Amino acid sequence: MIKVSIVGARGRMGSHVVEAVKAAEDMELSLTLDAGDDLTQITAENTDVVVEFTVPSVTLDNVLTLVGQGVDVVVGTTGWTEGRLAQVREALEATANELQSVFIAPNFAISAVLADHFARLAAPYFESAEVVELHHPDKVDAPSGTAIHTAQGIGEARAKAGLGPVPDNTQTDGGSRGQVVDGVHVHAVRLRGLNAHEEVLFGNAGEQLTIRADSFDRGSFMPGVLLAVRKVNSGDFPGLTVGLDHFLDL
Ligand SMILES: NC(=O)c1ccc[n+]([C@@H]2O[C@H](COP(=O)([O-])OP(=O)(O)OC[C@H]3O[C@@H](n4cnc5c(N)ncnc54)[C@H](O)[C@@H]3O)[C@@H](O)[C@H]2O)c1
Ligand SMILES: O=C(O)C1=N[C@H](C(=O)O)CCC1
Repeated sequence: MIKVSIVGARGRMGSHVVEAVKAAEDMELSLTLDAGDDLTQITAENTDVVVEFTVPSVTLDNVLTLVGQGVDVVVGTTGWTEGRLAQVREALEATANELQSVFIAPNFAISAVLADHFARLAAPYFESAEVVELHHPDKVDAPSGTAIHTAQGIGEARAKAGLGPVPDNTQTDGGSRGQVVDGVHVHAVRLRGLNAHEEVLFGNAGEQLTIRADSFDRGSFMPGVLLAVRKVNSGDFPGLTVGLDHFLDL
């Protein structure tokens, strides 16, 4: 049995993870912690893998504490930058256990992971590319971690293909053109009734490709979370891994 503790257990995602772990035949729920709780209660004796779904402002500190506690960590919280990822890598390198791992996924839903993958494949073939993400209005960060990851993938694929900047003759902009991530404009919509959605728009003269992923329910993230717990617990992914695509045969 894989002993799983959850940090952020009272949140929208954390509470779903609690139920998913309880229902998984190969896992047992250990500690369920939230804001104000002492994370050093989590040890290698009571926990194999921690699942962390909190808020962007605290996730780095939580992960560093948990790495120090000697446990593997699966992180769904957003807010990761290259600088923050580097701190996690350093912390892992400093541990005695070479197999210890941290896994971070911008999105655990298979639809979103595939949309991201397909967007990278499509990117070299289109002059224009923009990302639109649409979420529930309780979300605290914009744009979504998924949209940033998708835009970074498109930017990388465009650069590899030798494409120049996307065409854009905007002369005045009060903010309507969105945030530019690696040369790709990213737009965020917040609307009651929505959960988590993303549209990637590609354009050439006379044609358009739209790739869209919709998570209508938080249950859609749970198979990916459980897969990640099993993969990090296997010891096959030491160090830091970012993105569920690493666990899929794409
Ligand atoms: N990777 C994915 O597939 C995926 C899917 C959905 C949401 N998310 C991300 O997960 C994060 C959480 O989303 P949510 O909708 O569950 O948010 P939420 O606000 O419902 O839950 C966050 C929880 O973290 C707790 N918390 C705050 N500070 C804490 C601390 N220092 N230690 C422990 N717990 C603390 C809060 O009390 C709350 O219970 C967000 O960053 C969101 O973007 C990722
Ligand atoms: O509901 C959220 O918050 C979500 N956050 C992640 C993101 O920012 O990409 C994943 C989708 C849901």
